[in-house]
Amino acid sequence: MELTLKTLGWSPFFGRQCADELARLTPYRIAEVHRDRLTGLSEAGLSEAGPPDSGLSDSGLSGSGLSGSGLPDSGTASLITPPGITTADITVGDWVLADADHRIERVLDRQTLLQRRAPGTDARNQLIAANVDVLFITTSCNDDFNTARLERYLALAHEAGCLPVIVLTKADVVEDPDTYVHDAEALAPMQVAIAINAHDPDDLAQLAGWIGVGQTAALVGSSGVGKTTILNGLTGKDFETRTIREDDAHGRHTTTARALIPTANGGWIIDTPGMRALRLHAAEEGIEQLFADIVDLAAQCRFRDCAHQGEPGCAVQAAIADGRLEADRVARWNKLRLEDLRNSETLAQARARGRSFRRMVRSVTKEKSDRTKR
Ligand SMILES: Nc1nc2c(ncn2[C@@H]2O[C@H](COP(=O)(O)OP(=O)(O)OP(=O)(O)O)[C@@H](O)[C@H]2O)c(=O)[nH]1
Ligand SMILES: [Zn+2]
Repeated sequence: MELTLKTLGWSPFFGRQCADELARLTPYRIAEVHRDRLTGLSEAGLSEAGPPDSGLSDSGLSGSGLSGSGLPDSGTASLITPPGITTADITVGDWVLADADHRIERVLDRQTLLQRRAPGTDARNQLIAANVDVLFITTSCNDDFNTARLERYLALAHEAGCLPVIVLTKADVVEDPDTYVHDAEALAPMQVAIAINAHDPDDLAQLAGWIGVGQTAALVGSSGVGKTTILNGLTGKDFETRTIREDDAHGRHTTTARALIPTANGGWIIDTPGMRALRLHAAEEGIEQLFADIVDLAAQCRFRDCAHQGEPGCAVQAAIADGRLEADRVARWNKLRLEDLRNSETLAQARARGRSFRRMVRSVTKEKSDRTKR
């Protein structure tokens, strides 16, 4: 594929952020993030970025470590992340600006951002992927189909700013895939769901239609629903599917590197281990968007702190009573909100702890300096 800003996914949204700098700096789309180096794609070809002392600059990187990743590898050069920017600040799909010495100067604002709360009390979020246009929320037309799980992923997509498309795999093994499509599309107004056999090229073409030239998609969903099968079908690559992984005896050659992968139609798919492990994190806004109708009703309850559990003047319960609202859906909304609240509280608590610690340090330091003054 010819790499141009357009085929890489550049848009006026990014252009506006750096109109004056483009004479001096080159935009790169981040294709792979490793602990100590980054791989970026530019109009010129492929470049790697790493900290100054990573020893990359003298290693003659042309194509090294990238064979098999499916990325075009002409025009390779070493890039440098300056002090103050680490590989934790940059994620796959990001746009960065780098100077003629391949030193990254800044990360451009993201159009969309998928992230997750880092484990532990460190309140910093872990970036999963940036500038993903379409999120394929993948489930299968059988046991994996679960309304609450789908709603979680929908909230996640809303929070990130991606367009969610529900993909129902294994349509070939159920009697009536249309009932799944119907149920999935009922989850939100304007929601699109597509039932496919992930092995069928015609079905895959329906998905490809959502990833035009320069557009980026990502796949989320439980293990075994068919994400790798779809990825292989759309990119023409040969990543190991679950079945093949579990049956290593085949000794088949497979591609292991993955990140920002070009599709056969000029789009991109992001697939990283972080993406596969993605779960719901604090997503207050996403949940509000997904359940906007309930949120509107709740605003009409008599009490501002109404728990919608039998209080007088509860507009939510009233809507359930006269059939405008499904009780189960309200229950799922409550569960999701509670979960989200718990996550957010941890974050708030972590911040409060940080604040009180700094206060303590300040007061101790002050006490000391007061003492020395005396
Ligand atoms: N019949 C049928 N089988 C499918 C379909 N999609 C996937 N499979 C099979 O389901 C199994 C699991 O598919 P994978 O693509 O490895 O699933 P995955 O989501 O990538 O799984 P993880 O890598 O564990 O996240 C494989 O044996 C696939 O061939 C489908 O639409 N129809
Ligand atoms: Zn209420």
